[in-house]
Amino acid sequence: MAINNRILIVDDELSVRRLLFEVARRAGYEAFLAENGQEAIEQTKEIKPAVIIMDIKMPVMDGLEAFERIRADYPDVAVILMTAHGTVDTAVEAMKRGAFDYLVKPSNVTEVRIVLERAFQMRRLREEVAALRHEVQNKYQLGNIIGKSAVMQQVYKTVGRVAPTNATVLITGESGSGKELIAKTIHNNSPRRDGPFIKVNCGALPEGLMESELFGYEKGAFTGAVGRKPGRFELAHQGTLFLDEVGELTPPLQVKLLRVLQEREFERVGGTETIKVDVRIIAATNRNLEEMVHKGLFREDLYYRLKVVPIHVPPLRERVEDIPLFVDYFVRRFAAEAHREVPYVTPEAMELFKRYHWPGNVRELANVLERAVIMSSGVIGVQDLPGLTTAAASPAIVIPETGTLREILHQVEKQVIARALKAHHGNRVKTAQALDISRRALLYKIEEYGLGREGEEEESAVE
Ligand SMILES: Nc1ncnc2c1ncn2[C@@H]1O[C@H](COP(=O)(O)OP(=O)(O)OP(=O)(O)O)[C@@H](O)[C@H]1O
Repeated sequence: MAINNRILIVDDELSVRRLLFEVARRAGYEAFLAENGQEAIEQTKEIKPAVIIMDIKMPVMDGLEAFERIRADYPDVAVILMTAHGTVDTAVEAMKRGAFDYLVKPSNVTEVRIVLERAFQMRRLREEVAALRHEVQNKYQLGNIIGKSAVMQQVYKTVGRVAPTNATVLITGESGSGKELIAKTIHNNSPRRDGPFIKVNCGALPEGLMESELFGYEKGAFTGAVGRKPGRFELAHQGTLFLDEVGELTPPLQVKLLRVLQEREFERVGGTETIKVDVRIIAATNRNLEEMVHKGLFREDLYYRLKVVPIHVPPLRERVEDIPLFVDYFVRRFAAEAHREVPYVTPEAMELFKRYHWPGNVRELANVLERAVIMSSGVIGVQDLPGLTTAAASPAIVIPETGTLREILHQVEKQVIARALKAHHGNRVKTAQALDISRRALLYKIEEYGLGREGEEEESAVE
């Protein structure tokens, strides 16, 4: 939104009005005139000037009173007050109450021009800041979700589209990447927002207990079932049920969940009564469900029922451009919580935050910053982040979240070898020694894992 270039000149002396009108007009502003405070108020209502330049001493209503009244209705207008020598104190008082500046009469033309220019500049800046803030709120933040990266923008879009519907959503992403936060945001922006948001961690309990946790039980359903207990599905009636770690559900529970998704009804454990519920399902997992389907570990039909709208949250290391935003947000938040000044984060520390691989994602970043804010004395520098410096220096080994034991071990082995090769600048003899394996075994593994390029150049020179 651009600022208009209208200026209102208020003075009871014709010669001053004329002079200011001329200065303003030559500087390219659209100038309007008023002869006293009363007229100034009326004109302001009508033309909504960006800047007002007004004498203090005027008949009918003086400049100070007019300024107070105008400021109450139009707090953004920049008001410059003019005063004769004797009344400078009054002008200073007015500035304390929010006037933009004052001029002591008589002022020369250059002085007036500079003050006007500054007033307009200030208005433009203010407007820009307001526009930016608006943009940040709309683009970089949705509810409590932060992130300006392209992938997060896409997440906001999907959340915005899916929130008003009843569609089942499947959120995938590594641990700590924000899946639950997204689920809550969908709920809070949905027509069910006044209903309950119930979370179940599907991996937290053994199968039998999980079943009664989800569907509830009747009195006497099993030893210890002394009364009827509603399950999470019932508790989430007219709200949202968030099934976290849905990949951990055992096959019999997968069948039961499928039925609820299809028919929106179920029976409590040990019961015969069919219970109907109105529940919106949001599921989340850090496992690769598609792969689990291929391996026969997760039902394909359930997978498709869950993934009506898929949302993938990438790991933090893949959206490095969001990191400064997170750092700023968390540093402020934790400083406020600890009643401390917001510490300064050095550019080197910020670089380190961007380079580190964040296996625990946003949750880990938040924890690191909380600790740093508490320990810091005004500045967060690299020396305050010892855990990150060592990890960033030698890339950490990432343990895959999914796969068989064999596959996981292979992945880890590959990274260990690649790292050792790098540390020894590709020298395979030294690498084999460091890892305490034979050179032949190392060559075999380099071949197997396709790590050949890691040491090719140096190879001929060394051997
Ligand atoms: N984009 C984000 N903006 C603000 N805070 C975030 C964002 N992403 C994650 N967080 C914060 O990081 C923490 C971890 O997020 P959350 O619990 O949603 O992750 P998750 O993927 O559900 O983790 P898990 O798989 O371990 O359950 C929370 O405190 C959350 O508020």
